[in-house]
Amino acid sequence: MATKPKPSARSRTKPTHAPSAPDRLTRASSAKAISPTLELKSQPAEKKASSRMPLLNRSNSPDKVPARSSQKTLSVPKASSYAVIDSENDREPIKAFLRIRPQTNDDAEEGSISSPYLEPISDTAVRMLDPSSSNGLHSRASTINPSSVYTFSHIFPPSTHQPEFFTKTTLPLVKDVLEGQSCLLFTYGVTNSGKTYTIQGGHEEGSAGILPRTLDVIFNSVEGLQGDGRYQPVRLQGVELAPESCPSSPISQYVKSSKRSLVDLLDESATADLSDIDHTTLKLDRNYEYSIWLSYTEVYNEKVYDLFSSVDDPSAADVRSTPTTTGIPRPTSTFLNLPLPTSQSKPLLLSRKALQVKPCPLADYDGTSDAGSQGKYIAGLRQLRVTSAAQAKALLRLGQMHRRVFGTLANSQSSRSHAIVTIKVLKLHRGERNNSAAIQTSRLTLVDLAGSERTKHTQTSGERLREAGNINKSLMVLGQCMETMRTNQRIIARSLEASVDSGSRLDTRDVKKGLAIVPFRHSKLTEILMDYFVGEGRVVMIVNVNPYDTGYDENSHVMKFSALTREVATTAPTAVSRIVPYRAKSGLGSVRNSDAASHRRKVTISTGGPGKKMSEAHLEVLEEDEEPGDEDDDEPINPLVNALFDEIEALRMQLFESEMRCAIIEADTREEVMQEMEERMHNMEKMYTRRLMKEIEQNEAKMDAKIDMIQRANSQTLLASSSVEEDLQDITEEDEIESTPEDEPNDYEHGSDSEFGPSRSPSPLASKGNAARRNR
Ligand SMILES: Nc1ncnc2c1ncn2[C@@H]1O[C@H](COP(=O)(O)OP(=O)(O)OP(=O)(O)O)[C@@H](O)[C@H]1O
Repeated sequence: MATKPKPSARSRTKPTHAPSAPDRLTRASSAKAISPTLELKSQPAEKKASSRMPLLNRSNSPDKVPARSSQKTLSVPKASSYAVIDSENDREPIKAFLRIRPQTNDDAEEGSISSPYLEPISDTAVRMLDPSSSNGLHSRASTINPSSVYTFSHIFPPSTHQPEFFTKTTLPLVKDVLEGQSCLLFTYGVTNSGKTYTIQGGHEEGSAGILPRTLDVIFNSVEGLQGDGRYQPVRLQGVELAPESCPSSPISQYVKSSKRSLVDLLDESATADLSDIDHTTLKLDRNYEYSIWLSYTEVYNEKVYDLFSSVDDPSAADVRSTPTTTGIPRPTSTFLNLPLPTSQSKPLLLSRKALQVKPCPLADYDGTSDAGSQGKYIAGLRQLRVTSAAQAKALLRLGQMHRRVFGTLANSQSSRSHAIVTIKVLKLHRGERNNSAAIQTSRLTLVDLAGSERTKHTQTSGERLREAGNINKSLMVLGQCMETMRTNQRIIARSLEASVDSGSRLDTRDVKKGLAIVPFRHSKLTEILMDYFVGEGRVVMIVNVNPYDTGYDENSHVMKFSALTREVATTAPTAVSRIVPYRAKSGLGSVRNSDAASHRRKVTISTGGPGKKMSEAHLEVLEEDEEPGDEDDDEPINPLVNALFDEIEALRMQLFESEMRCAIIEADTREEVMQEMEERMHNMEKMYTRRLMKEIEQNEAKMDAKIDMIQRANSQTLLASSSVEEDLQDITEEDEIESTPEDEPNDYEHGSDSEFGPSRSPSPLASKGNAARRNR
């Protein structure tokens, strides 16, 4: 096998006037030399310059892509009409798009909050309002601001459809990758926020995600321009001659065995609509031929696995010649062909081995790169050539099945691993078919990050806790890398400013000495993606948020992370050269185990659902760690940084435990206080009741005494009045004798008759009074 190292794809993004290697043309310049007429179409030099621009232009101009581009249609595309993308004016180093998830029926069942806590203010700004603050429940301990405004390159409301979303976020990257520039797109968000829906799509018609659409557009565009697969990609940037026996398609025919196999089981639950096709076509330089290669990786528990590793022998017949019943090629793999176990006691044993991440050899670069070791590749990762979108989609579906078989997608809607799909484009000028050095390699990597697990909300323990820790670790490291790159950029900016102010010459070596080390090495995810951040590719981050989710704090962290990301320029100089040489054997902060270990666990795959037949398969999964690294091949690692990372992780766990303890103590204290208060209230109630009773008794006694007094007074009065009456009686009798009652009318009697009636007896006093008046 003839192997010839080729210059790096970075060469295509180097300015063509770069004097560094006059004796060897960069690919871009060689292409220009051969075909001057292509100059306008392949201008990597200008592109590079623009890709370095800071966040000057956050254009939210209306989408210039014709409406036809991504509309759901099954009609045959017109080769003459192409999508037009205005990407040159819109080149933020890292674009961050926010996609707000609509509320689904499942949310209502799961008891999500009723009103969203995200309120778009404009196309680029959104206000986040803590739902608990509005009803006075905002926790004292929470560090989150109850209301914050975040800005994004663009905000997609819940009503956004998949075609529109693809056109605005991903289509420019597809164009770039076909023109020779590498791009990265990743989705970030908490569990259930819509990351997988965004990348892969849903089950409804027209809901295909950005990955299948990307494949459609690539194959629509390279139609009639595909190469013969003479060269194959190796490592990150390398190219070598493909072995003679390599067929045009590596996908084997699916041979149906009489026994029910894993693929049968998994196929039942696969509902992806492969007829959902995007017909967008990009205009390409027809002097070039293109070959498309696919790899599919999973990062799980800080181990890297190849999801295509067990794909059948590529020398088998071309799948296209054996259409399946559905008309869709159904590739399979050694694992998936295995017959299903008949009982739970005899699980099917499957094993896979983790792959090493290694620094790219300098030979893969063109020699002009100042840090050839910047990029890392996954040693042993299979890169398969695909010749049609249907073939690619079927292969990816196979990879998905492997994820389920190995338990990282088993029985749960939640993906607990980071899934990385890399589409590699090898572009070769037709006039240079035999010159491997003229091949341009570009990559488009789409990453479906695992949801940032919420250990607080889910009762996570054991294996799940380890997974959650690793997921959070890699996301934390990603955030740390961004933070460090931003800090470094500020240091550089300050140094530049100072040198301009003082008029002195800036010594870049001094500046570099002051830069912090970007901790890419501290998680597998960042190691794999690092070359996008230190290189010149475009990076797009999609932030997915479910505004009805109960985890306001987690979503708030996601928003903060995105704000941080947008400030990072991807061409930041790194402090890689400052890393102290260190071998991972000593154990302190060692990232790699010195001996390969293996982990066994049980996985149950169940399929079915409403109206479907339930099926279950019991598997035992053996995961072997990667081989101990070839030390000479390894990059030095700084033990201090590693130790600090371990410390951060330990502190994070401590913090979590402390928070849990605090919550328990708070609950206990509240309970105690409540009981004490209750007791006090009870005592007070008793005391007041006693007092009340006493007062009532006293009052009653007083009343009795008063009544007695009154009665006594009354009886005395009665006695007195009876004696008076008797006296009066005597007097009256005497008066009556003296007076003549016929000629002197009695006033009292008159009054009585008129006012009080005749029943009352005449008062003796009144008579006495009359007598007195008469006397006067
Ligand atoms: N834009 C959308 N429109 C309609 N449904 C959506 C949308 N986004 C997400 N969903 C639905 O919400 C649910 C959760 O989405 P998804 O599985 O993509 O979340 P995720 O962030 O990938 O979760 P995890 O990290 O756990 O894998 C799914 O049922 C999906 O169909």
